[in-house]
Amino acid sequence: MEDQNQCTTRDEQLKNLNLPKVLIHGPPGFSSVLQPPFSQKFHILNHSSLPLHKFAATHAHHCSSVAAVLCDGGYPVTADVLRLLPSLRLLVTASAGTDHVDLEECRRLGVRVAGAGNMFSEDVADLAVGLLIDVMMKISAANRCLRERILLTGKKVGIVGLGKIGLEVAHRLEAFGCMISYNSRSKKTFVSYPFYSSVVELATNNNVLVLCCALNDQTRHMINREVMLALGKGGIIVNVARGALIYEKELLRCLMEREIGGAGLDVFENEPLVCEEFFSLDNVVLSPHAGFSTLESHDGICQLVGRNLEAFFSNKPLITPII
Ligand SMILES: O=CC(=O)O
Repeated sequence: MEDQNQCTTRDEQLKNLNLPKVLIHGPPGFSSVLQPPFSQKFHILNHSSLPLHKFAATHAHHCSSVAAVLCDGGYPVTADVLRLLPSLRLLVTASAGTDHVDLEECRRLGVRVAGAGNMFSEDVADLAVGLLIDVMMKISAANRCLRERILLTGKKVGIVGLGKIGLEVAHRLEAFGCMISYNSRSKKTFVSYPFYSSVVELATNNNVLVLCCALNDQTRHMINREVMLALGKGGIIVNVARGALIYEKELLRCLMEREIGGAGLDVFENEPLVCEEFFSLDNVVLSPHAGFSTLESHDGICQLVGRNLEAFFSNKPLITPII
């Protein structure tokens, strides 16, 4: 386990010992998300690229006093991980999605959780629209001249998950003259877009599906063959949420057999691996889970994770609480 704040003097070491211990749980380089002045207020521990349980075996003294974890999406915080950290009181994830966190177990243990809130919503919505235009206009497929005149105007777009990102996508596509409808857990009273309680019906009545919802037991593989066939041969699927919302094998089959028109994918079922069969298809546009990787989002999340940690350890309300 690396001690991130390299203390040179005994005074610094003593000061560090009194600071709340924050364990970084993310990819190499992720610890830079916690920047001064926030990083100076915590005793930051980094378990590097080795699995947490291996470090816990040799660094039990550190693990036993970790008060907060700062994690990244895709770095699971399971019941097993939580068991390694008996003093944990706060988990801050630098992601909007929380499917990598066992929220039930956090609730049971009384561990508070904060996330990225709406930090990435606009960027992710921009990417969704960008992918859609790219798939439709075949820009990445490098068609020198457009073989057909495909315009967004008049297209019917079904949004799956009308949270902040879904709404941002809807607003952008309305400006292109698209007709919006949606599916989500419940009908929203604050919009007049038609609501479909079934995704198959949403697909039947639209040319495009844009996936913006959370991944959970109810939504895993919700976009299956039935939904794809209902969307039909000209239909396009854009996914900026989580790869496992789509039954990826079926998506590949439908794309290969031209059962749907195309897909714009920022996320994949087995990230960071991307199924190589996608690479040879000209009706798909791929991007590497990049919806939130603008400079503005990066600066924003650096501030936000620090502010959440600071708020918690000053007994103030979390800025972007999840639980
Ligand atoms: O995918 C990115 C996020 O959940 O923030």
